[in-house]
Amino acid sequence: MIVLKFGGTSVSSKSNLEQIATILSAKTENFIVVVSAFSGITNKLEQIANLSLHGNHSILLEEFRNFHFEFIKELVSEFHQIELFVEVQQKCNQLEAICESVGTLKELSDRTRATILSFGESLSSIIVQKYLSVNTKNSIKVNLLDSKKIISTTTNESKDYLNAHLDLEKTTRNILAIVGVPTNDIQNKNYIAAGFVAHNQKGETVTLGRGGSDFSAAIYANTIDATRLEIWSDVNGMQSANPRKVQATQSLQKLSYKEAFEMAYFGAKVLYPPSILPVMDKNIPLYLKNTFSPEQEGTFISNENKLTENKIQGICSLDEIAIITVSGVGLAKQKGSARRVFQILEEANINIILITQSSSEQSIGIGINQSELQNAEEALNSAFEKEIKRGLMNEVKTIENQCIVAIVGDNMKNAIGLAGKVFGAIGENGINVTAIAQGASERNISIVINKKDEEKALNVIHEKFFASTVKNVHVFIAGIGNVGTEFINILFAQKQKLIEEYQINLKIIGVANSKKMLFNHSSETFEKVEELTKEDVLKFKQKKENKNAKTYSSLNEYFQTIKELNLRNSVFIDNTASDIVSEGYEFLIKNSISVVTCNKIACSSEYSTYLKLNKLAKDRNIYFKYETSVGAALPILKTIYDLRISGDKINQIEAVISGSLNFIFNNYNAENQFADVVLQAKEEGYTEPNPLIDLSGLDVMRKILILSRESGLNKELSDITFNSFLPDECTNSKSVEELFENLKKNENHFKALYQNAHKNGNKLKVVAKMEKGNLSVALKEIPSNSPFYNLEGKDNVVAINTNRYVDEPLVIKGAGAGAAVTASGVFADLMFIMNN
Ligand SMILES: Nc1ncnc2c1ncn2[C@@H]1O[C@H](COP(=O)(O)OP(=O)(O)O)[C@@H](O)[C@H]1O
Ligand SMILES: N[C@@H](CC(=O)OP(=O)(O)O)C(=O)O
Repeated sequence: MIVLKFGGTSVSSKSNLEQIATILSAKTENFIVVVSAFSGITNKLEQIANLSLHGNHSILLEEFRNFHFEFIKELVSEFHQIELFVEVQQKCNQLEAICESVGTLKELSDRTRATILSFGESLSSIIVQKYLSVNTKNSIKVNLLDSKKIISTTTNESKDYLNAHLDLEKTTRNILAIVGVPTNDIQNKNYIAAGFVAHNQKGETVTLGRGGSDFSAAIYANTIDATRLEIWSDVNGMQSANPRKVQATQSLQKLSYKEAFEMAYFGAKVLYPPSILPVMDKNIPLYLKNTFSPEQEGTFISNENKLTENKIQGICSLDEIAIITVSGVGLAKQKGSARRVFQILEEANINIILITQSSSEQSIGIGINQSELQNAEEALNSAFEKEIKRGLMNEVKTIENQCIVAIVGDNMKNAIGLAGKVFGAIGENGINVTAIAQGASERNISIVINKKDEEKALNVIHEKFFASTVKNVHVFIAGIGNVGTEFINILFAQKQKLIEEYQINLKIIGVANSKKMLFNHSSETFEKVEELTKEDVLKFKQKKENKNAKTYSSLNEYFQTIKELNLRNSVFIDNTASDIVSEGYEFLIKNSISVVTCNKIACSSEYSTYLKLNKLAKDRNIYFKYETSVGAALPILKTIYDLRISGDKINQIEAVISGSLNFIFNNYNAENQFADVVLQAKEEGYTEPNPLIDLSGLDVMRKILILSRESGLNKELSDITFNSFLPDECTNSKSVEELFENLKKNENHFKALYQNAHKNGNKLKVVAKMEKGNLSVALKEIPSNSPFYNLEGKDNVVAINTNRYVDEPLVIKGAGAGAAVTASGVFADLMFIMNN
């Protein structure tokens, strides 16, 4: 004989019941089918009970009655409806009478509550029994077992009505008296039973705890020595994590009883934890199956362990947790104090979920349900009153709004580095750990964190351990000008390939320009934010109407929103040249959001800022990447890093590192106008938005400063020797328009510069130099024998002399400006972060 249990989600519509009838009719063994109340009904009964205290239950009770009436009408013909209507009406009358007396007495005991809750299963079992026997497709005769009378519990204390303790011996006698010793010979000896409900020694109605129908089914399976227990719900068995909280979970094909217990205990709602013991006791195979996809394998649970190679089977979580800490020297000195703590909590009927204790025993951290916090606190403080007064113990400390994330797997034992990987993953995402506990079995590592980080933690850990899981990366962009648009083009062009080949899904979550920010959110509160499409971003760039495009009062609003969204693997991309944007890096990095930038300002401001940002990122195990701040996508900073990390020393750098100035001086021939060439460079995206930044030498100075800092020097902009090649009038231009006017006015100055160089057979280049610890930038005449002479177009060249590269420098050369190459470098930095 086998036992099957169908949960609330499985029994709640006609098509679902048809599906159940098909599943049952395919069974070749006799069975007991256990059913839960229809979906949501037990919650409704909880509400009815609460409202009855104030006499306000009538509307919900009416809804309860109507729901069952309507469902019956849908399920069976008029002929069979009458009988069921009478049942429902009678039960509703009883329920009403109970509620009325609760209202009159203004007292709602657990005893009464248990009786109220039991009505859901009482009705569903009768209705499903009828449906199974009269439906025309797969008519199945099932005899009703009265679980309230059959399942006995030892409940005798008032507190046990809602979570009664099983009396297995008595229950076995009760069931065998009805079912007899089961054999497969007796055809059509099939049964249906209500889950969740039972009776106590006084014959009163009790329940087996929320989710307790699974337990009822396991009890039936144990008592009749079932050949298997099948628990049917709306998922393909136990998943690697809660599918409502984690994306792309995987079905776990096999679990040991112990693993299944740990997962259930730590929140995998698909299985009620006490259900494991009755089947484990008799080694009855347990299957978790999906009513809506019966062909799927689901999960097989047995006593074998190490069923898979996976070190981790799943990741679960329990929310609404509080941590209570008992501490003081008395705890270490006095024998049995720890035991006393647990005893006090037990006497206060508080369920301890997790314990952490330091080896000194001076403090014990206990995880409990938040709803029990006040009771626990009062019980401990009053029990230890004397010790607290004498200074032997401290008042208990509490931390609310926590959750427990548990990583479960039999094979975790001896798996080196596993805990490190878990803590690395959550640490990189800025999730603070309140407490840690590891069971002696090493089947479980439990981490207590703030409840607000629950989903983030579950997802990052899941992505870390389940290789085929696509890792979501949440990208926030500032700037959608030339570089920004190219970046978006690259990202969307590569998106699918990255998902398929690298299991990385780059999602643009936010974009901001100098006035507005855009997130794809459906509610005002930003509670649910979806990724932005390419179309969304491009429309935003074109300033087209979008209700979600919000004018911000300051860019801090954008940064704050990024922080509050609290998404895992968040990366901020700065594609601007704005100081306002770079001022936000510190805030972002402090909140564990990696930053990728082509903006030079932060790294070329005070040395202390440069150092601080790098250190903050390092301390948080996240990234601050700015390769494109010098030479666009050329691997210059990376090369300097590689040289230094391998023990080399950078002695000298000579570089032409302004793609824009190189373009300008390569294209200016004194026959054309200097101002026109600058304009062309601007239009082709080689200059900064304000070309004065390039022409004034500031851009080159910033770059050589960054190179010097990366080489290990502690320099400031003011340390750089620079002879401007611009007339003062141009340097003092107040706007881009004025600059162009002044460039035109001073054409003769530029002509003279060019002609002098040309006369000597030289070319003009702005050269930056780091030599003997000094930095300089100057417009130089470059003779034809110099390696810099043939530097074409907007190319950059950087020549590095080191202890190893003495006679001939290491030379890096290539396009050093332009939106496309810069955006590709920014993208490469983003990928570097993802791959690390
Ligand atoms: N690790 C997990 N694996 C599968 N389901 C889970 C897990 N964690 C939480 N769940 C939730 O458990 C639900 C099934 O349990 P439940 O709602 O009690 O079903 P039923 O009403 O059929 O008993 C699933 O819909 C799923 O959202
Ligand atoms: N109806 C009860 C018992 C139960 O187990 O339900 P379900 O199988 O739908 O989780 C509850 O909601 O707690």
